Amino acid sequence: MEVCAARAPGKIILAGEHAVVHGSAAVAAAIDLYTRCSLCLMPLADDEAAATLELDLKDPGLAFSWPCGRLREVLLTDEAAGAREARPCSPDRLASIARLLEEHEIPEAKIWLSAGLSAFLFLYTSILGCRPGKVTVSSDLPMGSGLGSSAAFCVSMSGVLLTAAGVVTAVGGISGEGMGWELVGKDDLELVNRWAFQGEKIIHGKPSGIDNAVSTFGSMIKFKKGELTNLKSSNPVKMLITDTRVGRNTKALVAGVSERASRHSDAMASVFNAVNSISEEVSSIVELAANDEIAITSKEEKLAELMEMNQGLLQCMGVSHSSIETVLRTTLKFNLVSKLTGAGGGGCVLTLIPTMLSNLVLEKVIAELESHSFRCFKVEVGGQGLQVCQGGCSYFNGDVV
Ligand SMILES: Nc1ncnc2c1ncn2[C@@H]1O[C@H](COP(=O)(O)OP(=O)(O)O)[C@@H](O)[C@H]1O
Ligand SMILES: C[C@@](O)(CCOP(=O)(O)O)CC(=O)O
Ligand SMILES: [Mg+2]
Repeated sequence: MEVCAARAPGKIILAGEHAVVHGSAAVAAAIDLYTRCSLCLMPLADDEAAATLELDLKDPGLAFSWPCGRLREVLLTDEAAGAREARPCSPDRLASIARLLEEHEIPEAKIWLSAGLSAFLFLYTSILGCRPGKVTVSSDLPMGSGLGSSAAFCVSMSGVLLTAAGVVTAVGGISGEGMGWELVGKDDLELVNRWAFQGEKIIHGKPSGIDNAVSTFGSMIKFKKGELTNLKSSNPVKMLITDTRVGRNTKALVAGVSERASRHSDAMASVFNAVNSISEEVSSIVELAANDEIAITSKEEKLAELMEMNQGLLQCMGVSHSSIETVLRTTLKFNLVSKLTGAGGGGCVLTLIPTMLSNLVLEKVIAELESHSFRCFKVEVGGQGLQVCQGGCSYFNGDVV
């Protein structure tokens, strides 16, 4: 029995969501909330008929199992066609995967999981073929809330599968972490990112690629048309995240913005252009601050103003929501600026926390937000991306410990 694991972080988008799908720049950063995937690869069984692929999703509390023979029969594939090159999922293959999912009873209330399950079956069978194994997934991230759970799912899944395939290797431990998590080299990260993007396409329809990129590479990045720039920041910005707990689906919101863009192409092109300028300004402020060329309070004032402008433009795109407006009004009472993060339509909101804000006031803000049944997270911004645990990781009851 061969065990390996991977973990990948969620993200916040400081500026540029949605517009980034249409070619504008955006700025995003990894956060210290992770999705973990472990894989226990079973030896090729003597009893062929008994061989299964199992998936245990801890967060929705659902487990799935497919006989390997059935996978081979429906997907018309056995061996993986080569993990070293990421391939898109063809419409025929997606239709075959949908047939495999129909054979499972997914509760109606959790039907939104189908997209994640399709991405899983595509990534597993493309990278490892129809080999028997057990994959377990657990996450700190709320699902469908704008913190990039879909990308963290695809990155950690691609990471663990490519590690098991022997294509990705760990390069060394992380100091101060006793869990056996190791970093991955740049070329291997590039490959994981390309596979994860193919998974995100199944979940999002038309992703920009920013979420999988920041989850893979970590840190704070500027992203434009697939090009990634690492932003060096000596004083990471402090953000409070509020989850409105209003569920929504990124694929539908992205499609809604595209439809508005096709109805009002000139007006929306100007909106996307304005967002591009905001993201460019946000990224240069972050970098100037890293070189100490700007006082911290001036940096925070500028960022706050740009966040406020970006929120206004997201309203123009039609992706705000009454719950988001409640967070904006609540934090404004404390002179704090907020904007939605991710696809909007509910989900999470970012509030910039100035360095000078006392803990007492911050606790009051949180208490007032939580009185609306929202949930607040204090997160570290700009940390590591994908990490893997290759052999030597302890495996207990489906969890890597
Ligand atoms: N831990 C997980 N277990 C199972 N599916 C997941 C997990 N994390 C994400 N997903 C998949 O990703 C979808 C949410 O993606 P999305 O709508 O893009 O929201 P976000 O990426 O902001 O969380 C879920 O509906 C599910 O299909
Ligand atoms: C709206 C978008 O810019 C970000 C979506 O992020 P999330 O899935 O809501 O975490 C879409 C994308 O860039 O692919
Ligand atoms: Mg997503």
